[in-house]
Amino acid sequence: MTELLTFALVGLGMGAVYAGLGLGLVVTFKATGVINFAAAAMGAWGAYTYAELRSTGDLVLPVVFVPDRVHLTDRVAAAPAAAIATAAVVVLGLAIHLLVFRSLRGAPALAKVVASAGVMLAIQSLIALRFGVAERVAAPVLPRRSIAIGGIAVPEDRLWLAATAIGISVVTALWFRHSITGLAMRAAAENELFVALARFSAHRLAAVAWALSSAVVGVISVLAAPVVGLNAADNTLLIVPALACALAGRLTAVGWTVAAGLALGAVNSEITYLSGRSWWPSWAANGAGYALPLFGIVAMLALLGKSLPTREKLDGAGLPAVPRPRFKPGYAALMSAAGVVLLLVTADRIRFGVITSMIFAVMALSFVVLTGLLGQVSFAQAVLAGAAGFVLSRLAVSAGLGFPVAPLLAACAATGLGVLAGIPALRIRGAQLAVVTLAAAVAIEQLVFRNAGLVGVMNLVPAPHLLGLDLGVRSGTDTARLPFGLLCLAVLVLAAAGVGNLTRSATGRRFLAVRSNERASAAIGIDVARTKLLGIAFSSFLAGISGCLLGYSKGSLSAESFSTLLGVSLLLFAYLGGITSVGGALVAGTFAPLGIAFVVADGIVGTSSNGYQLFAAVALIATAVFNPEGIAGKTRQDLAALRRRLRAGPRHADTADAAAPALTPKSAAAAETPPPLPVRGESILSVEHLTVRYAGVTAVDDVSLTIRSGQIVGLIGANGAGKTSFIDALSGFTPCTGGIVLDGADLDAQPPHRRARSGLARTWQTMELFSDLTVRENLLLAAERPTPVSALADIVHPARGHADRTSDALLDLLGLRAVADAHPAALSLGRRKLVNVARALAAEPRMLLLDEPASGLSAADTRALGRVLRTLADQSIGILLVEHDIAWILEICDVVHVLDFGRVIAAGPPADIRTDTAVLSAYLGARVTGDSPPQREEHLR
Ligand SMILES: Nc1ncnc2c1ncn2[C@@H]1O[C@H](COP(=O)(O)OP(=O)(O)OP(=O)(O)O)[C@@H](O)[C@H]1O
Repeated sequence: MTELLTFALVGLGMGAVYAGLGLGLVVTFKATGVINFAAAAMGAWGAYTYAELRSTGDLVLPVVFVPDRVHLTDRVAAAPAAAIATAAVVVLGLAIHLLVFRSLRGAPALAKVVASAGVMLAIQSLIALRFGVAERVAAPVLPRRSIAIGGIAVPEDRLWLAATAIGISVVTALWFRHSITGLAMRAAAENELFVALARFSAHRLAAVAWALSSAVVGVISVLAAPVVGLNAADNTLLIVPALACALAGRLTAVGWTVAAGLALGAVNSEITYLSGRSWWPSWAANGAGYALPLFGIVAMLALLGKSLPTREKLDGAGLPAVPRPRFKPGYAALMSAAGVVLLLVTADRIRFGVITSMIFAVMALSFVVLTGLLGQVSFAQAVLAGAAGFVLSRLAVSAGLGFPVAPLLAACAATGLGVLAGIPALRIRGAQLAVVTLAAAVAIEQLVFRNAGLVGVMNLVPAPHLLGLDLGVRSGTDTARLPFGLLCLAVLVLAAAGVGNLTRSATGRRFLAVRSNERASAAIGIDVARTKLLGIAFSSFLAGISGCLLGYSKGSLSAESFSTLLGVSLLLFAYLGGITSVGGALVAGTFAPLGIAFVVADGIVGTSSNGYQLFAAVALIATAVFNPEGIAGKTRQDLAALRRRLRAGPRHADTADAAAPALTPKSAAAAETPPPLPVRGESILSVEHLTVRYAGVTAVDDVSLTIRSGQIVGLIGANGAGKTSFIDALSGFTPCTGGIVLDGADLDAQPPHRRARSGLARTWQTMELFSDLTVRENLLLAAERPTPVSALADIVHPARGHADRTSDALLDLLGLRAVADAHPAALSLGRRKLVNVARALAAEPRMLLLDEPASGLSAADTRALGRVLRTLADQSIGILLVEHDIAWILEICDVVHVLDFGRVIAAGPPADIRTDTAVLSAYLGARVTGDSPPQREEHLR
């Protein structure tokens, strides 16, 4: 018991570090919305600066070429050294704000995550360059005597550290709550405009937040340097437990963050103690402490996360557009031939660089699928590659399996692992997903890859042989044999062709739809969870394949082959190259660690891997700030601009809207030609006692109605009456009580995508079109019904079919043919409304729920839309129409329901509604219009 208590108290030292770093994260996030992945690296810079001041009296500067250190005095005492080191961290934090995040204020989440991870790698490389890679010890700052507490001897510095963390948290919490700047900072994170109106400069507030968080991080890192030790990579990865603590405080609560930090430190220390016991499982002897933050983070985020984002949280990943050019066999043959020539004309180190680039290009393709197409951020792809590598070694050495069975099985194992790990991550999005995958990478690296009991010490990967042919990478003095190079090239060509096909296919469109808007995807019948898992499976397979090739290229594997920081840098390189395109993956491979660009740079200027990583990290930050489409994207844009100039005939999608005819009576009339014989009058949708409650508000109150085939049913009511909530409840986007039956089937327990597939289609008041896809593709998505088999076939050959015909017919019906290839953003509001309707129709629904489809349409277009809706209803579907244009509703609907504060106050044919006194007084009551009853009746005509 005494020992348990001793270890818990000793653990408070590390706990204070987690708490202090977590606090720094909270302060930056609260004020700027940035998750600062570089916080621990910044702290490490402070700790190294302190150690150097104490040992040599030199102040090391974070610059590379100019004088890199200033000699202050021969011996700097503890207090001034700690103060100077903390100030250095503050300066670093301000520089990061000014140079990076100030420009990224309005940028999408992914750009901020990537930039923040780039800063983390840049500082880590800078530390290695400036201070060396050897582990160091820092001279003590705090007293290190042991003091006795209730008979337990505890090092005094641990208690001081815990007290410092608690003290800082109290001051910070008070400052946020009571100071004007603190209040303004919290407000700025939510709405910069209001804060600007209150005459606060958002920039200055952000700068204060960065200075404050850097000071917190600096103080705790410097004070704890002798306890933590100095190792650039390990110190940088302290960000993971710090993130776990910050998430325990939901990135905003100072007190919870510090409490979680101290608790985590104590528990980790207990684990260290207990893992020495005989009963502790040997496989968990190392790294169990690293798994703890991961479990905490995943559990917390999965519990708090939602399977679909809410109405208010609709920001997409903000990724650049995905180019989806036609497959050009000539271009593919040329690129493959260039690869062969490159392998033929190079040898040894240079050829090995080319081969490494090819392997990392396959890895970058896995990012193109996962992040570029699907919008999911992951720092754990290197871990999947590693898993495949280690499995390959086992399969080849222990099971004696050969090529290509062993690598294919190993890649399948990585796929299984990726999908398994992806399941809890389904409810986690954006920057939080980056946090989880980083934590997972650290946990798996420590718990599995560094665990000799699990993966062995020497993981040999024997050379691949096929039909008696040696495809191995080396033989004798030849360290980069041509056959292995050709093997890697063949794999890269197949992978690139597969990913290229995917981008053009129905499956690729689904990925893009999920990336663009998960709610709208579910509303057209896309199973968002399954689509994400499919994308995770594809990308994990590619990561696994690249891991196997890496294994073959190295001959034996260790944990260092697939470190977490390598995983981070691979995502950054993929982003740098261009994360949304196959071309980007090739560029990423070219610049990847130990790839051809590195080998060439090394040959010319003799760069170190840390110097190269620093250079790459800086290039990446510049990419995130200035050119989010990456090198490939920028090159593509420049080439396209050049081609346009040469042809001298600029044609932009945004001109399409102006050129397009409006929804003319003619096009609507065309749709009126012979409707198929309807089965009229049977009930399609039956709603019983439907009630929707939000916290404190009953938005829909005990509503029952029936909609029959051939009927257009109107739903009207003042703003906030509950109309959208009613549609949200019917389509499964908001929880409700009551019964919903569609075509005799109970929908109550069905998720949104199943309701859509059962024949319930909806439009959105806010439209929620897929901005990354063209108008035609928006429609195609809703019309397509892919299966797992067709998803696999899409990799080989993207098919066309029934969906194209349905979409074309709808484009004609709604007069959208001229804008079919434009993106929604290039269209007028009215036309986007029509696309919204067309997309709902593309699913060939039995029941159509339309939320304000006519707002933004001209009077003529509104009338024409009415005729289209009548035609559709006549084809035996049911339509529920929510609109504020009452005259129009009364003109085209068969039955109208009127909502007031969530309750139906009148229902019946338009003629009855026009004269209903309850409607007249509640809907157009004197309190609103001041009209006399006859005048109010006039409003309804
Ligand atoms: N997610 C939510 N959380 C809490 N209250 C909500 C939420 N969504 C809607 N409400 C409230 O429920 C009520 C009904 O809102 P709803 O948007 O359904 O009305 P509406 O009739 O569609 O309004 P409008 O015509 O302006 O679109 C309003 O009081 C609204 O503030």
